[in-house]
Amino acid sequence: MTFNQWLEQAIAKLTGGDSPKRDAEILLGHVTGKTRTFLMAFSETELDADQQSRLDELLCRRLQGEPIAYLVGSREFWSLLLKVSPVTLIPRPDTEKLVELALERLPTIDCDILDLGTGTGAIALALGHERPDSSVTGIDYQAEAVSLAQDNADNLNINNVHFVQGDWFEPLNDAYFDMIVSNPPYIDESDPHLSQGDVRYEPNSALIAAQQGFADLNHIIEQAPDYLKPGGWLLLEHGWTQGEQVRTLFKQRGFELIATHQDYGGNERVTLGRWFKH
Ligand SMILES: C[S@@+](CC[C@H](N)C(=O)[O-])C[C@H]1O[C@@H](n2cnc3c(N)ncnc32)[C@H](O)[C@@H]1O
Repeated sequence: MTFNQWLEQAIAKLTGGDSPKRDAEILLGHVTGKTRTFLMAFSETELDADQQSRLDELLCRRLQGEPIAYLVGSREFWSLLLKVSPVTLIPRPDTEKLVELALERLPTIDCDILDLGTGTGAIALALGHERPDSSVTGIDYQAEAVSLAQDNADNLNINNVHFVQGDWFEPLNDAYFDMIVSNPPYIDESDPHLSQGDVRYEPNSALIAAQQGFADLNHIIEQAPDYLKPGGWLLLEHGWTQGEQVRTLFKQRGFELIATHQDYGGNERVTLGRWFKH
């Protein structure tokens, strides 16, 4: 069977999903080790028996709903190729909005950044990569996520980011940051979306928060001022229906310049505020 023949039959089987062509090309590229351009230019290349059986197994798992990023073990975020694993969330394109907003607000001099619930290290690594003069700390509760994030930093040769295991701010001692960013768990446990699509394969520890999804957002908003330098920023990703309540929590805590920004799909996604008191 040629590359092209495999692609055609895989796309036909994957038509129920969101992106059949993209999924089939990613699987073919992963197993053959070839770029998308190569697959297109040499589409009459024959697959060997081993490649074909690996592809059929991966296609079968994809048809059962397993996320493509877990099947190939990686996902691109902010143009950085990150290793992913089922211990934490697969980085989402909408989280790049948080990175964009953060970069627009970071001081132009050396700065200290904290990423809470770092997972693969996606946000921390994107910021560290864009701002080599910064020092970025990423914290995650899951030891496996911390070692995954550290592997990503090592593979990408990003040396100004370090990762620590712990419960939100708990590992920090006398540490103050110019900016705190987080994409914490924010889904209510009864949300029907949890039984649909890729999230079925992602760990609850990365998705679900108590108090209708607000417990971790609230905890971070309450504690963040104790770790921010005067004028420091807090930026939080949240669910598209949570903007109003998150703004209220920022306001009640005493943040200023509070605003919510939309993601690339036009949904309220990131709320930010600045801390001036001390
Ligand atoms: C929604 S995922 C975000 C991962 C990554 N920052 C991203 O945007 O792709 C939330 C992360 O928070 C971590 N987490 C959950 N509870 C935590 C806690 N109490 N302290 C620190 N991290 C926690 C989870 O392990 C998970 O990696």
